[in-house]
Amino acid sequence: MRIDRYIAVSRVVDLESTDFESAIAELLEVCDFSKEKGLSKKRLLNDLLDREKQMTTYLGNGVCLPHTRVSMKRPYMIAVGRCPGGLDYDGQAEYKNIRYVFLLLAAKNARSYLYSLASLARIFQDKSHMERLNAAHKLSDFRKEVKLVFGGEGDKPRRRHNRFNNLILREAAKIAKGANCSTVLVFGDTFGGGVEFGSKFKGFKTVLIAHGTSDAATEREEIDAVLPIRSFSNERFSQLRSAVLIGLTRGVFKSNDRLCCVGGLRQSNQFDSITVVDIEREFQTVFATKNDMLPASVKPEVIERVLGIATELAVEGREGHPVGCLFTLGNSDKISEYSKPLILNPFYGYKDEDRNILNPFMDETVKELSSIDGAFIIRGDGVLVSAGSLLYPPNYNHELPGGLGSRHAAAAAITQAVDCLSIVVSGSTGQVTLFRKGKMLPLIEKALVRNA
Ligand SMILES: Nc1ncnc2c1ncn2[C@@H]1O[C@H](COP(=O)(O)OP(=O)(O)OP(=O)(O)O)[C@@H](O)[C@H]1O
Repeated sequence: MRIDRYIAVSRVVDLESTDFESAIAELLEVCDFSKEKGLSKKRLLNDLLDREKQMTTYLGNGVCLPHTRVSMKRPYMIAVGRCPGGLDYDGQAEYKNIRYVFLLLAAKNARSYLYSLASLARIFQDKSHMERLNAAHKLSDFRKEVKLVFGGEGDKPRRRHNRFNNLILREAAKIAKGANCSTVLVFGDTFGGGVEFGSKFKGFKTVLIAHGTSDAATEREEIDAVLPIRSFSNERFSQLRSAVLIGLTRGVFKSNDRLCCVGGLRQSNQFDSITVVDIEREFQTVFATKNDMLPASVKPEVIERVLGIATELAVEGREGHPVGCLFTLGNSDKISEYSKPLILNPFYGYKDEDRNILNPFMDETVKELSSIDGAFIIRGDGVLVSAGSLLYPPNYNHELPGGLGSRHAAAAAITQAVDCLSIVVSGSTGQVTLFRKGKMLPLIEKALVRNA
């Protein structure tokens, strides 16, 4: 979804308000609802403040993203305010860190609402994008930068490649041809300002893996697909595995594809490696096709999201301590037959949209709940059904490597009993493992994570 199309320059302003409530009122003031019938700005303000009371919309990195649904004809409207001195709200310290308020209004029938929230959040999580916004002092420059960053211009390189990068790209094209690869996979995060490879990979499917890429990047001619992976372990092969898994679930790759992957350290501006991956050999057959990998009810973006949260939990832990957790994805009704609650369900009673794992504001809640015993049960469309559930699938006869205990055994067994996926973060090693049909696929290897 091209979110930048809904950002009008006239709605990008410098806020005069110093408190959150007045800041939102000021942003609503620049929104023109003259063509919308019966829309009351006062009611909208109250809706937005009610939501804020339930859960903060502060996303970190100085960005606040208040959002709500509105009865309006246009699908989205976005207003942006700068407030370099932060905002006061209810004495809460974190609001003092707010530098930008992005107000997102979505029509009641806008079906991609959660994706829009997620794509905005993805841009804000990328420090290089935030640096660009921070560097624009004059309002006119800031307006330009906002349009550029959200319009995908932020993904274009600001400096030309050096000779070594060009050499690697040329060699990658040769290797891809010689090794009969169908696809070239480029780690775009190697470059702070985006990556350019012109026509070097003509004749191959070209896929960009990038962390904070705007959806507009997909419209670049030389790129066939973008895998917007939100977080990685620092270990190269783990990154690659996660990327290939996501490409498979999205149908970007096929099981018989051979990939030529070009990578480098994140933000190093230097490519340094070329790896050829034979999907069938790297992934066991059970994981190698989209249909095998993906239970019918599970959306690829839900796996991506859970994988992102699992990776962050594995790498960062929680408040300095390692945490382990177990997520099941898909067929939640059937899974509920093999589970029982260990605690009162924390998601009970919330609207589906507010407890959907695709909603970026769910991240903190899920991470906070990861330290309790039991599993998260997630519907295929991303709705969090429960946390703290004990799984008791019928058959525990799995051959798992030594050291893996009851959490991993339950994760393996549930995927054999029910058409679902499970993802485990090991509390003791930090390994992230995906289970499907009783088989396991380590995505982030142990020890490497804890050293990262
Ligand atoms: N059947 C189950 N359903 C849900 N959660 C479970 C189940 N069995 C164990 N767990 C969770 O896993 C936690 C760790 O259990 P255990 O150490 O036996 O597993 P493990 O596979 O070795 O995992 P880790 O590598 O995280 O230690 C338990 O405290 C519990 O929260």
